[in-house]
Amino acid sequence: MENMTAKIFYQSDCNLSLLDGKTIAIIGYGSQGHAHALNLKDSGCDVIVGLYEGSKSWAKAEAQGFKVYTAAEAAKRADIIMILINDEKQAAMYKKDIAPNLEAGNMLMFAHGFAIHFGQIVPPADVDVTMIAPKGPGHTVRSEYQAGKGVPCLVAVEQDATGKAKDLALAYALGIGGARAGVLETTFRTETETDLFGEQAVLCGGVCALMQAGFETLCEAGYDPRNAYFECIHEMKLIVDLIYQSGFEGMRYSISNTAEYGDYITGPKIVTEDTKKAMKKILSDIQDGTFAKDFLLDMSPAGGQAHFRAMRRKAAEHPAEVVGKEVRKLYSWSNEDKLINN
Ligand SMILES: NC(=O)C1=CN([C@@H]2O[C@H](COP(=O)(O)OP(=O)(O)OC[C@H]3O[C@@H](n4cnc5c(N)ncnc54)[C@H](O)[C@@H]3O)[C@@H](O)[C@H]2O)C=CC1
Ligand SMILES: CC(=O)[C@](C)(O)C(=O)O
Ligand SMILES: [Mg+2]
Ligand SMILES: [Mg+2]
Repeated sequence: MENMTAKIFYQSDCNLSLLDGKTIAIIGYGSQGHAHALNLKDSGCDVIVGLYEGSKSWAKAEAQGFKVYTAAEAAKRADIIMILINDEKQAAMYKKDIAPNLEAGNMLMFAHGFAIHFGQIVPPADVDVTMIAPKGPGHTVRSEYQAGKGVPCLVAVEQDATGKAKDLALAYALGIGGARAGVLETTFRTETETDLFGEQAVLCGGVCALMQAGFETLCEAGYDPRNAYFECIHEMKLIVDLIYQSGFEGMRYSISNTAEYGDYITGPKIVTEDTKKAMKKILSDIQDGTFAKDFLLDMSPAGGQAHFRAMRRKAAEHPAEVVGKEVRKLYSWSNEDKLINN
């Protein structure tokens, strides 16, 4: 087992006042960007936002109370620069906007290790380079903070030029609410590999494919697609919420004995030794850089996102999406299905 002695930090381990007098530039105002910026502001920090001219987020960030500058100008004004733009765009933006404006003793931060670990960005030796990586979607980083809770984070220090990098990063984690849940110490390499593995094999790729296959199986057998949607997609959250609260045992406490019996005998027939073998291959493609190379090529100007866009289009056309839209519209609380516009 990897370093099980790694430390986990909580609120009392973090000192928010280390951020006093420091300007934090949040570059990008998407899922993570808006959440970090708003949470830090609500925690009393001095936050500015960096975007590109013409960005749709510019007016929104201003309306939410921030001074907005170009990424270059924001970097110049800041002591701490958190890069929250898309991983595949970070290298070019860093080179053009950040590198020329970095000063010795600044801290460059990330919420995911991709650009540093895969050598897309190589910062100068005289700046701190740290990561606070929330283990959850940005919109949830915001909503949990507002609820007085937080999303657990990973903390990593790639470069400690000032001797204070880790403490500053932990102060940042407290500011966004992460320390309310726990901030686990790790490295850029481990965060990158485990995050990519989790989202591909389990959280996004694995779970969505499982739900869609279940939905298809019921529809193909002639059952009402709305029933298939309720059963295999809607109810997933309700079951996972119980796991989130009290583990698999807690979830099994709430389900019937019938369901629990079926769970034990059927789970291993669906997720088999072959599935584990596929997971190991996915992990090794992440570790040896194969995934990163393929992703960066498709997302590059030469690749034109051809594969990415085609996959996105096809996924949006899945019958489960069509039925889901209809069904969600009719929920009495349907105004909550607006995340996509936020
Ligand atoms: N989405 C999530 O919940 C999570 C994301 N992360 C990491 O956070 C980082 C940001 O990802 P998301 O929040 O998903 O991105 P996003 O796609 O939601 O938002 C990107 C933002 O960057 C801006 N942007 C793009 N190019 C820019 C440029 N050249 N200059 C200035 N601004 C630019 C966009 O206008 C947008 O506001 C990535 O490193 C990602 O891996 C980490 C944990 C979870
Ligand atoms: C939300 C999150 O943690 C992910 C899945 O790793 C991501 O969006 O990159
Ligand atoms: Mg993640
Ligand atoms: Mg991720």
